[in-house]
Amino acid sequence: MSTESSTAGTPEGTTTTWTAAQVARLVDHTLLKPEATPADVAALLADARRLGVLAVCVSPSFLPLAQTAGEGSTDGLVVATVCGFPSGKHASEVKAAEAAAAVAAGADEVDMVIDVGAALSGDVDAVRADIAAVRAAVPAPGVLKVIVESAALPDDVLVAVCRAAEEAGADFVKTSTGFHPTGGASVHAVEVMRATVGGRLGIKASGGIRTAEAAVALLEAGATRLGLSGTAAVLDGLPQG
Ligand SMILES: O=C[C@H](O)COP(=O)(O)O
Repeated sequence: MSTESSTAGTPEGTTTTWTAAQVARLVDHTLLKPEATPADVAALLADARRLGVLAVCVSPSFLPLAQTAGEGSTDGLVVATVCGFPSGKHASEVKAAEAAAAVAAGADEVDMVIDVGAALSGDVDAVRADIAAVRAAVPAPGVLKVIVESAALPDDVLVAVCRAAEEAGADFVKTSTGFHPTGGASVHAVEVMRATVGGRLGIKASGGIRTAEAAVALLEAGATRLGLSGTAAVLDGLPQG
């Protein structure tokens, strides 16, 4: 990734200069565990403001967040939620209805999960149509991110679903739900995604990112957004400022 905040790849050396504040502005601070409570959401929002992140990502049942955590609780924060999460096996019309409800309840961004099995069986048309159905429910300026569960996909399928996401009008492709047994984000997957749609779509790395080193590696590989449930630990490992 070419960015002012990194000097990696320069003739002078390979030192990265990402600061905690710079990385925070690329973070969706995330709480998607099934056992989350409204008190956990209130704590997430307080942490988000303290850490200076861009966005929070919560389960759709917590929307509208003003009802869950109080008026003003999202001031200065982008609100993201998920759709068809985490399996992606919901019917397209159910995903679209869920996304429309999320937007009506104040979501600025919707992270939908594709049907991984459809992708693996080569039915890219079904994947594209599924994404397009949700896109129609999340009109601009709403932001649609497409979770492809990259660890479950061979490279050729990952490329095909990234292309399908672009053709269906998505704003981002996103590596992982964080709930799939094959694992989360990898540098390799982000590199493949960048090579396929980078510069036109955003690339969100998420799932299993626990350290500053892992986060920086993914940013250097081309991620333009990070989904983190362990945000404080990641930011604590970076130079402050
Ligand atoms: O979409 C974001 C992920 O669910 C976050 O995954 P994580 O809990 O492994 O950081």
